[in-house]
Amino acid sequence: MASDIRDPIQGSKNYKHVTTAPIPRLEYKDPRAEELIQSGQPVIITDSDLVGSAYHWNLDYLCANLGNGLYTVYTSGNGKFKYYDEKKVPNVPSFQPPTSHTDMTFQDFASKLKRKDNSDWIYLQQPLNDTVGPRIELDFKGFNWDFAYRQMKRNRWGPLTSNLLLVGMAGVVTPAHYDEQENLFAQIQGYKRFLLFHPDQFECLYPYPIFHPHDRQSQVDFDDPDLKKFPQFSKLKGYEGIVGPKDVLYIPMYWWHQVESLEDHGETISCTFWFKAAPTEKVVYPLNAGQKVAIMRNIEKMIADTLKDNKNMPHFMRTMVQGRYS
Ligand SMILES: CCC[C@@H](CC(=O)O)C(=O)C(=O)O
Ligand SMILES: [Zn+2]
Repeated sequence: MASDIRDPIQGSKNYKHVTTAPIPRLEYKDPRAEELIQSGQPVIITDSDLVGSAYHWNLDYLCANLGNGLYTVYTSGNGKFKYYDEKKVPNVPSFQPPTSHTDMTFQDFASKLKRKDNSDWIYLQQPLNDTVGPRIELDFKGFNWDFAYRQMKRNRWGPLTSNLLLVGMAGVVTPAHYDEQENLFAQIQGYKRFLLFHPDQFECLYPYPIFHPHDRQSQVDFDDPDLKKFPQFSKLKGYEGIVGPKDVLYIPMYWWHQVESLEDHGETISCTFWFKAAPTEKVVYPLNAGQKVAIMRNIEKMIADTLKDNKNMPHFMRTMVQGRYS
């Protein structure tokens, strides 16, 4: 059988210290796919029609039909696009944003993308909104909303919050982080490698402090991990898979993920379906790893708000546990 780039045997970019198993890949019609979603496990659903009405999207089509709305385009000097929360920048006066961003028309973005003299890396990330042209609107309406809303209802997720359009230059990387929403990630063009880690890998991934602009992002540079500072990183275990056109990856809330657009397969086009968390009715013990992350976040937030000055956090947090819980 012709091998497919997405077959795990294709091997993958080896990150030293990171052990991965393949993310399960199941046919859209296979009932086990929705069972994995129900059990909060990542799965790549193949041959999905979730965004079947967008499988003809490419740069030229989007240029011709996205209208002249403005799109947020991030620029990075090293190909890495680590998210930062602008509202938290004042908390860390020494913070140097790793990327810049500007708003431009899709046409301007596409011509930048096509220019080979790009010294910078660029990545368009913009929620689909009502500025899109009529054909895109038609394509959007043609998404398989029954499938999306069936997952939302069956898993008691909260409401759909956004569909983010992602158009990345080959080779762009979104470094390891977790989100606080459920995500059905639909791949339209090109290939992306996902590394996924269960929320219980929190202690191997060392997120920034909660008041830091890089809240939810790992401090560890997977390309050059500082094992003195982050020793547990060497024990990191996770999953890996490559998504291509017609694949939909379910990224459960609180699961860490690092994503790269494969170098030699041109630009990538993706669309996310982000859903708010399911409301917690009754807490069931033992708590799962995601719930523990939520509790840690709430405690850290409360302490940071109470202490007011974040400079007091390190000493306070160390005092609280030093020699008492080791
Ligand atoms: C801004 C969102 C980026 C995306 C990863 C990627 O495709 O580069 C991601 O992290 C997610 O869908 O949760
Ligand atoms: Zn994410």
